[in-house]
Amino acid sequence: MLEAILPSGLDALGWGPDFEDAYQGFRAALPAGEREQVTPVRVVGVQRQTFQVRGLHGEQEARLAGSQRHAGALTPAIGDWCVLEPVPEGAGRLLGVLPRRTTFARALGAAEDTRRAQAVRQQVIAANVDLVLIVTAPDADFDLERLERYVQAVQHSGARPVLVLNKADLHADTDWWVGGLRGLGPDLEILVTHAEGGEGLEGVRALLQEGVTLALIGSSGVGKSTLTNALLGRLAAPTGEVRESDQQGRHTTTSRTLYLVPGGGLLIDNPGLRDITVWDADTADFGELEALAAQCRFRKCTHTTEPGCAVQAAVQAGEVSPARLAAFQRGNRRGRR
Ligand SMILES: Nc1nc2c(ncn2[C@@H]2O[C@H](COP(=O)(O)OP(=O)(O)OP(=O)(O)O)[C@@H](O)[C@H]2O)c(=O)[nH]1
Ligand SMILES: [Zn+2]
Repeated sequence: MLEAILPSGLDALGWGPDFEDAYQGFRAALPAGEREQVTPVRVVGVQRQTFQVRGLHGEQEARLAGSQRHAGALTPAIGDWCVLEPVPEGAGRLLGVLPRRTTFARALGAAEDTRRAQAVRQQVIAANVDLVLIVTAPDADFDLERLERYVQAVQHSGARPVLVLNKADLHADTDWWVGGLRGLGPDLEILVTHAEGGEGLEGVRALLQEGVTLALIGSSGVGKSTLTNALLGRLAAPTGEVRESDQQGRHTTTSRTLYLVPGGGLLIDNPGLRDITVWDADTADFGELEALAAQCRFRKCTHTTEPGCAVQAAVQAGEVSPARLAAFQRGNRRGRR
């Protein structure tokens, strides 16, 4: 029997009709015995070999099923929805990752040219983030160019960016800074907060409806931890820290955790997401444009005025938006640096 009604317990974790459809499709393809066992879970913590997952039956540990350990299988990231096969008195088995709504990824290894870009391996930092607070402060951190890159990167991920001017208490009048932020886009929501004093947080809470997943980005010292702690109602730094090696093999301490926010919504607090310098959305996911570029007449086509340019043809045909092409070209220029 399929459950016709979405269980509200999953809705609070960010479940929705898109995941339900994908899940039912996945389930239908399983052997009958397994089909009755599986349940959807969300990844709330990632360690080296194990995942902390949460579903209708609370939180538990899980591992990738053997069938998922081949190259090409998706590796679950924080925020992912997975199909779990429970194991009595042990870590559950993750049978698959449901298609992502949004993706924050960083490329592992630089692309030498666009042709090879398809081969660039990606590391997904967070999945299914709905809303990203881009936090800045009216002090030396304030840099509209950098904020614009954040906005573009967030939009590229599929999530909605919201600008937050924190430390509003530093100036009697913040109009000048808010005016600057307004220039970043007419549709961008702007919130003004004084996180340390607990002021302006109701604007953030209003965005955090049931099931909405939030993340915060912005440079060091703007007040992301203070905001996070205020939202989560805690004083200390995040728990659930794990030691792991970074790309250079050094040991680093990171915590990757998805929290339920009291009052509604979810919050991903992930050091990898916080720091834009380690991820570059422009190289993350231009699969369809890279495939087109491979069909251009000239190998070094810049997709501007060359004859036989498959990318421009797709733009003319309305299949690719000029904004997306512009983002693709920014990424290419950076890649060729
Ligand atoms: N004046 C003022 N200071 C604040 C406010 N919010 C945070 N701070 C202070 O700013 C400093 C940095 O705050 P954090 O919350 O650690 O900043 P962060 O963005 O998390 O920094 P990283 O952890 O390095 O990424 C701390 O000393 C906070 O007490 C605010 O609204 N007003
Ligand atoms: Zn071209």
